[in-house]
Amino acid sequence: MTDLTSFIARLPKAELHVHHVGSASPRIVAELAARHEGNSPVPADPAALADYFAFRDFGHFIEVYLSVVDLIRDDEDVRMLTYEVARELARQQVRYAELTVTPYSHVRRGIPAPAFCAAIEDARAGAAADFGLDLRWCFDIPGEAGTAAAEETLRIALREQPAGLVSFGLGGPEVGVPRPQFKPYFDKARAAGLHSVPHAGETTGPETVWDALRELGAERIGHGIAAAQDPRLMDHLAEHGIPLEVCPTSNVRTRAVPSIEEHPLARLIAAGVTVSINSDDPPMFGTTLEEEYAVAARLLSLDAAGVADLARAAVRASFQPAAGRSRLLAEIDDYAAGGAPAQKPA
Ligand SMILES: O=c1[nH]cnc2c1ncn2[C@@H]1O[C@H](CO)[C@@H](O)[C@H]1O
Repeated sequence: MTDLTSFIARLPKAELHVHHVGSASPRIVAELAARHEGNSPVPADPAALADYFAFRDFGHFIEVYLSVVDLIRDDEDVRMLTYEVARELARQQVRYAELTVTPYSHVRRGIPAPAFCAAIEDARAGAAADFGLDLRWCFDIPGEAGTAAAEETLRIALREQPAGLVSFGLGGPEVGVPRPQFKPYFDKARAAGLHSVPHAGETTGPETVWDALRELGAERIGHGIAAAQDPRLMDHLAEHGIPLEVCPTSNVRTRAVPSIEEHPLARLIAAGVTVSINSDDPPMFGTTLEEEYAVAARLLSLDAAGVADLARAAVRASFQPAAGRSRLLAEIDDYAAGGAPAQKPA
């Protein structure tokens, strides 16, 4: 293990862009597939699953993603998945995470919203008690399901109000899913105190990022890498301190970027854009948050101090309450100065 790999492994972190179902490990997917014997195309064998998670294009990725969503049939599946995702985050020394969950996709598959929210909140309590992980929720609209999904996602957010809910997002394909149609829902979510964090500029151009800013009041942008094509947009993001949640390997595996060497991360940083490094759907992309930090370190030619700055940037871009944020920044400072962190149980 290189020094930097070891440094990254023990570095306290925050994870801001990671999807609930997208974080189901091969072991969890196999357990879910076995639990519900049935005609799922999702292989239970981990080796076959690795082949199954090879995507022709973004549309194929969404198709595969939804086939894994189909495996989640009841609130016990939700509870187990969420708790195991928390365990894996804690193993990587993540102290704070905003996990993107998609209530609409589960409610329409027959899990009642109150049961879904109770299950994720149970797992959140377990994550805090067992792993020292402060787990929060982003409720995201699956964009391919349009304004009906937006309506239902907002209704669940406002009616159930799970304690960990901090933000409101928009995922799924961008092509053919214009952002402005979701303005009424984001307006209401923001009026209720939720932060706006839509995906934009992942598989379409800078104009989608502009729409997310102007129409959806985005405080952070999921991916947003298309901003690198528009210097005026990068200046705007830098000037207003609007962070991009960048997921380097995701962009390559979904074919949003041809190769990691062509990833625009360095251009975004050079333009002064604030960036957090994230894993998105780690098992589906054959990566981990630790690995994403290593990829960013390579692309940006960072040393340990530079990597620690990446971790600080994620904490500062987070919606973590001030006390926890100060503690985590102090823990990163202490670690970067040479004091190893207390290793959390995993
Ligand atoms: O990288 C991503 N971009 C967009 N959507 C994603 C990504 N990863 C996971 N999802 C999820 O795909 C589902 C589509 O119904 C949404 O729930 C979205 O959260």
